[in-house]
Amino acid sequence: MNRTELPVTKYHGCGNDFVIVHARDVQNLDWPQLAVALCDRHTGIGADGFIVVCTDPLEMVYYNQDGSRAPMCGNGIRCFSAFCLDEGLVQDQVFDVETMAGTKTVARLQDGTFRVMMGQPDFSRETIGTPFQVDHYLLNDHEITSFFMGTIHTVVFTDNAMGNIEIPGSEICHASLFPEQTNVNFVEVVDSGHLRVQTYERGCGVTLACGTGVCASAYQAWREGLTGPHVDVELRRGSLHIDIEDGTVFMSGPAVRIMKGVFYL
Ligand SMILES: N[C@@H](CCC[C@H](N)C(=O)O)C(=O)O
Repeated sequence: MNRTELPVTKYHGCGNDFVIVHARDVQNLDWPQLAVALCDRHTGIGADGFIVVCTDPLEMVYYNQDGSRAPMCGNGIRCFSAFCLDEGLVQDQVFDVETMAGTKTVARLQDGTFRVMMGQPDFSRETIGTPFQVDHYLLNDHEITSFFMGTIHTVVFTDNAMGNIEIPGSEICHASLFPEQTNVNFVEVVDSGHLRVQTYERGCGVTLACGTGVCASAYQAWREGLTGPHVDVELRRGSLHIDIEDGTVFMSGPAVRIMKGVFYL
């Protein structure tokens, strides 16, 4: 049997892993279906998400492991940017990337890490699809605040962010309050410049890191006066740095290429 060879590359950002392909190589394929096949950890390559790289204009199209589309991915956009530089799609060290959550400006720093302008949060209930603004709302014994930070996020402060978050994360993610579901971030304040975060992701479950989730967590901690505008955020595999400047969130962190090869369709 002749099977088609699809060129694929895999990257990770703090353990949040992605399969990345050129749009030209998947033009006639069903992208959500492909996401499910490639991200399967037993019968595929295995990843939290699938990224299609479109050019002219440069655009990141993002799918979760379950094939659902998401407007943005923080770790994904750093990996997307590394891919574009590695593949020679961009030459500049600063460039714009289109996403469903708007244009993001990315800069490759001297040490090879990436700094991304992630934009400003949006607290309106219309944007996250809830019947009312979710600000310090009590749900299943958790005090939650939800808003849009590139995608839909809920922040829950806790004494132990690194505990088992599978059940509470899943319950909040799938609560009827959120018709489009929500990513759920469990956030521990270590000191005014240091957080610990673990995230239950919509369309994927618990991941080792979530970039937009880290941005949401740092913003909410700063909004509540628990931290300053510059924080290091410790994750299960690595850390990200967040700066809040005039209400705009900037995320800095690594992107690592893991493999390049072909996937048999
Ligand atoms: N891992 C991501 C977020 C991916 C999208 C999310 N699961 C959603 O459906 O909104 C990140 O690093 O931001």
